[in-house]
Amino acid sequence: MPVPVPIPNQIAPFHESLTAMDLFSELNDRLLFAVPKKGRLHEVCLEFLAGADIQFHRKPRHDIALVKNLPMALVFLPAADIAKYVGRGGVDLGITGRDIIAESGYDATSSTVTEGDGKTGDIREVLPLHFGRCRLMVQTPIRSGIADPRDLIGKRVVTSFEGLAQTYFRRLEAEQAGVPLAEYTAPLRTTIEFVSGSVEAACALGLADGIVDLVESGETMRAAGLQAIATIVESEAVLIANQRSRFPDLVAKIHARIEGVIASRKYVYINYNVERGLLDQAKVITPGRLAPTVNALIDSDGVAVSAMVLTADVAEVMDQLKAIGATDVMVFNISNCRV
Ligand SMILES: Nc1ncnc2c1ncn2[C@@H]1O[C@H](COP(=O)(O)OP(=O)(O)OP(=O)(O)O)[C@@H](O)[C@H]1O
Ligand SMILES: O=P(O)(O)OC[C@H]1O[C@H](OP(=O)(O)OP(=O)(O)O)[C@H](O)[C@@H]1O
Repeated sequence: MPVPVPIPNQIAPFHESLTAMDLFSELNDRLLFAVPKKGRLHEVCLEFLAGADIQFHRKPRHDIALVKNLPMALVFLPAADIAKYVGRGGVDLGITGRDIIAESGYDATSSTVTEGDGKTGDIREVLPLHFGRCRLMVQTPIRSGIADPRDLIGKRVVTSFEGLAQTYFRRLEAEQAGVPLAEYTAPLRTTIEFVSGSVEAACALGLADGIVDLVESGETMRAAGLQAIATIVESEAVLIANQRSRFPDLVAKIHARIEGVIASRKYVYINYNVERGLLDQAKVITPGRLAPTVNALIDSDGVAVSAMVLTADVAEVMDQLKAIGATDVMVFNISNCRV
């Protein structure tokens, strides 16, 4: 069981002039939170940190930043390495893609904690973050006519996700041989080759018969004359924690704050005036999360109504309110909330 470490109310004064040695000793008593240092997930992660009031100053070329208002430090790492760092316990919390967690060999949905450097449950998925959505897919050139991943068995596949591609084709090969996967020991017949980026170029450049790579809009795939023929992982960015973190209270605090940021991005706050006789219709259009707030308007038969509305639905909701005769319809962003 991890020993709970109380969260101090007062953080030691923050010194921007810490030497590298001081910095390492400062880290001993702090939760470490890994954030992608660049790439697709970086910018939104910074928005989440700001929304959760995690204040830090990152000096140029420094990958570690002490947090000013909480006993934690941010470590800026390549997204592809974050699951490994959180899984091995040096880092308590991290944000990365589910694809990366799976490629690193972890099952973040399992609650089993293994001993030592085990890979089953060292990482716990704390919270899906609803961004960085994409799919890891098997793709082939449209002109090749290969539309079934089994037709790639024995051929060349290029990918940045070597582990997942090997596991996927091993399963296909075991199925084809009619042997249960657990008993299948034959060497892999499909050649899986690693490249670090621009994977879609591999077929056109004669390196591969098919690829395994991420697809979001599909534009990169189509531009390369490829088609998707199977999905290996459905991915999105997630908050992960090491199950043995020494700072369970602080993990819970950051979890709650980031949950608040997600809710604040998911909802907007709407406010409008409507005649009292139309209130029942208005309540159907803006039921709120629990119920709308209704206030009387002084010297008027009208009421002011406010409610949380799904950001994705707000334009439609405004149209409907206008159609029943609501006036002064205003929409406000929610900077943070706890729901
Ligand atoms: N097109 C995409 N749409 C949505 N999420 C994506 C997309 N591409 C990648 N991701 C997510 O972001 C993670 C990091 O990918 P990205 O390629 O940005 O990282 P990187 O290799 O660190 O950056 P870079 O490509 O700039 O070197 C992926 O593992 C995946 O979870
Ligand atoms: O379906 P789409 O919306 O086109 O997105 C998919 C592309 O995005 C990622 O690459 P990225 O742009 O990060 O560059 P990379 O090839 O260097 O990894 C991914 O590897 C695909 O190539």
